[in-house]
Amino acid sequence: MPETAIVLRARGVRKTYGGVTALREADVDIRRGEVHCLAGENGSGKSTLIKIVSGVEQPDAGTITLDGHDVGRLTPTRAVELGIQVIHQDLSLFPNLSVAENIAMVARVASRRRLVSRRDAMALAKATTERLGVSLDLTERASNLPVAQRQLAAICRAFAHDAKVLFMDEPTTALTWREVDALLALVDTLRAEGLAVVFVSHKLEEVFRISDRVTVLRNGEVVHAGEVKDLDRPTLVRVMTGQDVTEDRDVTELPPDTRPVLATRGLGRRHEFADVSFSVRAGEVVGLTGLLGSGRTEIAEAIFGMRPADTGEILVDGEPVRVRSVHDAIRAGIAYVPGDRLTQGVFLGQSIRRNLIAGSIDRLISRTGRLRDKAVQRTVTTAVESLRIKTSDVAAPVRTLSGGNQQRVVLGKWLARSPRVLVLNSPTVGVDIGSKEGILQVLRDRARAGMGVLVISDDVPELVSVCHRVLVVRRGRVVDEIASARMSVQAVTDGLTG
Ligand SMILES: Nc1ncnc2c1ncn2[C@@H]1O[C@H](COP(=O)(O)OP(=O)(O)OP(=O)(O)O)[C@@H](O)[C@H]1O
Repeated sequence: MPETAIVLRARGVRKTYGGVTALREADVDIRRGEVHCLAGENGSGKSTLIKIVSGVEQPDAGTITLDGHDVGRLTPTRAVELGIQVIHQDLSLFPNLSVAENIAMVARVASRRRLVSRRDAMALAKATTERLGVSLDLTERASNLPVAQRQLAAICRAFAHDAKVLFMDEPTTALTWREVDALLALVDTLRAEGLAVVFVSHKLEEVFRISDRVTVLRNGEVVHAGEVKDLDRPTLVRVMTGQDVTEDRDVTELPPDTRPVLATRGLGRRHEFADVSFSVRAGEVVGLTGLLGSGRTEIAEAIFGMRPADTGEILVDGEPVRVRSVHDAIRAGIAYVPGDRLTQGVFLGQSIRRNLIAGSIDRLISRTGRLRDKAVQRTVTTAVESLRIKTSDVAAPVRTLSGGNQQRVVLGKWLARSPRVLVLNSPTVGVDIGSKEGILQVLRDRARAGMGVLVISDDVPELVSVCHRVLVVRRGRVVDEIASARMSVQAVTDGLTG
């Protein structure tokens, strides 16, 4: 491969945060016209690498070259000027401007022209979207677009500004299947246009479907770099985790007379879902699946009292319970691990310890109103060990953890309460494959100890691996139930997409 094919090169990049080495002497080569996956476990250094090459963080050592030239000290603005762009999850579009103005915006900053007329902005946006084969309403305000379209607009903006390398950190997390297809088609076009697209994903299907090459990080070190076609799934998993991870179904059948811990009867909420009746028995893991927008999350939120149902009833241990608020649900023994953990599940500025005990403070307080230190210690140690939260200091703020580790803190917070019923929304989104199996094992163990577990997810292999039964939600109704005997990846996929 000629040297000129390499557009971005990092050599010997090191970064430490306090005592934690996030990257050690990392070497990465990104080639023109390739889709490159950055893979690795949670906390392995992927986001840190992206922050460094996009000028958000300064490395402690190492060099970065773009088209063979040392970029020197990067700032975010300088990186954009050079053609290194990151499509952030918050997407950073200007909400009050139209899509066309947003697409033209960076180009305007870069060319240092003070003003661009609406007409010019529209012309540039139109040319860009047409060239990339993207259909967007260019006159719509950015804030009115669904997240998937905002993402497409942000990519068009990067392209309009002559990006050479485009980074995306887990870009498909909040997208429906169809939207994922649209995004991947666009990535294909960008590759054909000669851009380098670098993305982080924990979904192996995506890695194999779209990437040409992969760089794998483990504990801040590059442990593998090469062509994706030379790898099969088990090999990639082994390179990422350093061990063999099975993704097989592991479910213990329950005695037929096991009683339900949770049941819903005719649960409904206007315009969202209707006539939802199902049960979860003690020791059972039940999956609730459906596409984004099917009503799956609304049902979970109603059970947890966040947005209470307006018809039907909820029973815990056979007794009807009134769930009008989160407080009611918690009192009834229901816990909920939300999908949107960063806004609903965790206090980023607070310590790991505080977050882990936040859901069970009432149980950790002595009669005199003081925290029982030993009980706190026990709760925190159990959570950190059983969930393998990667930290050297539980007094550090959750903000300092990698994304996947932050998610485990939320799970730990609710497990500490030992609820009767645990409802989890997309529990392993953003979690690496080794730890994902770890989390599923925690769910199995808790179920075997008698807890009822309801998992809302569209991760088919995960559902098959852990669930006794899977319920399929479509347009706000439970339309199918896949029982244990019928459970397979194909059956759940058919249910989900059918
Ligand atoms: N601001 C910070 N302060 C302290 N430690 C940090 C900070 N940012 C990252 N780290 C640490 O650096 C390491 C690498 O984190 P990074 O976010 O790069 O991982 P990642 O591979 O992107 O993980 P994930 O898949 O979970 O998103 C982790 O151990 C993390 O705790």
